[in-house]
Amino acid sequence: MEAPTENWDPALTRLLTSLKEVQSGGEDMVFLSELLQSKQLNALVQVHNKIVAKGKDDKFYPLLSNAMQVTLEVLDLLGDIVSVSQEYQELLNLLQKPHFQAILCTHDAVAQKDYYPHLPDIPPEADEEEETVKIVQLVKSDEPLGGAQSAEPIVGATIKTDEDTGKIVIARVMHGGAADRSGLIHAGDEVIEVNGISVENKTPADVLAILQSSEGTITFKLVPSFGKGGSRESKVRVRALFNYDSSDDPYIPCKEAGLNFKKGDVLHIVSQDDAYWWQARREGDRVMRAGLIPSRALQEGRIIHERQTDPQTMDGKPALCSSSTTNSDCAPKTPCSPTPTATALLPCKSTPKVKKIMYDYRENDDYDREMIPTYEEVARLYPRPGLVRPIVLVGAPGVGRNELRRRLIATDPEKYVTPVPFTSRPLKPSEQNGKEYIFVSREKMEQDINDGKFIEHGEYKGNLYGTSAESVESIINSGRVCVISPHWQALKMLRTPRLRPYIIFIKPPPLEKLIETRTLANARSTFDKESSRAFTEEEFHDIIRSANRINFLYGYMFDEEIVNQDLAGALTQLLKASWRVQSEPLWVPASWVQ
Ligand SMILES: Nc1ncnc2c1ncn2[C@@H]1O[C@H](COP(=O)(O)OP(=O)(O)OP(=O)(O)O)[C@@H](O)[C@H]1O
Repeated sequence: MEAPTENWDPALTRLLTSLKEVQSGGEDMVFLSELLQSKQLNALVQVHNKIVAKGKDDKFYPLLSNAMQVTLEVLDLLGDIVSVSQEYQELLNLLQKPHFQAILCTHDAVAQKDYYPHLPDIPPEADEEEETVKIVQLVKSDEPLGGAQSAEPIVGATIKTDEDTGKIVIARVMHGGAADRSGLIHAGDEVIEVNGISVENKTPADVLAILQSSEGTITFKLVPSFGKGGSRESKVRVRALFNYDSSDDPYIPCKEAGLNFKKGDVLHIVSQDDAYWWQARREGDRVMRAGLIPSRALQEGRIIHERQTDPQTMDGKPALCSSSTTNSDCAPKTPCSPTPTATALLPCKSTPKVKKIMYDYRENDDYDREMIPTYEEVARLYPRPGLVRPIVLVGAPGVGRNELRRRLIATDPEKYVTPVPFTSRPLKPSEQNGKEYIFVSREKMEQDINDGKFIEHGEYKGNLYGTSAESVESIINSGRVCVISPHWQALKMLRTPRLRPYIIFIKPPPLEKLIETRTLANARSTFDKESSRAFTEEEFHDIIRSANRINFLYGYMFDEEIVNQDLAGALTQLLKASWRVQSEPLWVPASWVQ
């Protein structure tokens, strides 16, 4: 490939240089690289730069925006003159030429900035007495036909029998479907005929049969419902906090119109017109037609109902219709369905052994009983200079968070930094304040804890230890990547618009692999602070149980999960995640972006 020439636009050259640093991307990268080096693009950029530079001199502003009107007035005046000189005659001919007039019309359109599309006029009020009928032709799409009592699989709309009139009406128009794209079919329209066949006294199933047997173009005769026109697409994006499978949902108005999704999927909510059934597309899907999903209100109602009717608890907490956790003692035994009859989570055995761990402070997850996981509104956070998101590694005690944190920092200690913890214990002669710990008095530390200045804190052998939010912030402000591996109870304090953390759940591998890898590596148990020894079998079970519990309670906060089976593999994944956080736009709670 040719190297850019000397006169190449500097912005293009910069883009090209940074593109060369990107390792992945495959064909897309090659395409982008060729495009950035093409002479045509460079020429266009040069033209653009010149126009922008000239525009600054005010040379390109129109003197008038009604040149054509002035021309017509001049022609009018000239037409009244009986004897005209040769110059007048020439001007008359020139002004009458259609090409000249077209140029003037174009000039005026540009001067008036009249190049935006015009919206169609609002239709006049229909005469109540007079029945207006519209004929709409749609080409039958090649989407598979379903057996539902609706027209949805064919034209992107559902039909129903109107309870009051007994007539067949359009119940819902799916955003992005054929009916919606036509702009001619709206919810509430009454269907009179389909392909010339009257639908009077027919059921939605009969109408569907007519549609199924039709080939090519389908013609609808409809009585429009004025005032119920199509609504604009909303821009709301949400992250789903539960799994949804419409085939398990007996209440969905049309199963074929349902959109299935998994916990963590980002959904574009295109319509919230219906209180119970929203229309959505999965972000990144190429399918234009939206699908039906339960609204937030409906899903919340289902979860509350489920908790009340089946108060199976996990450590005393009401059951949640939540994430499906594989290899989990806490996972539902059947796929979690959002119906009131859904199988609730089985009780999870509480961790039997209470270990004295450094940052274990009062349990605060009562708060999470109130959390009803439905949807979280999200927006894209674009990477930009000065925005360095901290990387937070959470997981079960003993799973290897600290080991991974240490290894990540070792790859580039200038870039990755962990905050120095505070302690109230006295400074030892061999120690230096600010190196291993920042030493403060117990009173000061207690005051700061009460003021909410610590993201985590705990007591060990009568002394307080903790990490302050300010230490995390000062690393962020220094432009380095803050890496922390706090106790999972710190997540609530950390996940704020101020810190904008990228939270990675460090997951244990299946039990046999956990035992195998840790035994092989002669791993040291973190359950015993007093002596260095191997993990016991019970402790391995605890790690798995604890991981399931954390995932169950806080899974909705995780940006990513990494299974820590083989340390080298987990570190590679961690480095990739770190790269993504710094270079890619990522979905975050919408409040972080506003
Ligand atoms: N993938 C792995 N394979 C083998 N050994 C591992 C692996 N990950 C961690 N270990 C070892 O397991 C032990 C515990 O790891 P680590 O101290 O990082 O746990 P932790 O999650 O930080 O626990 P705690 O919060 O209780 O301190 C260490 O000896 C570590 O070297």
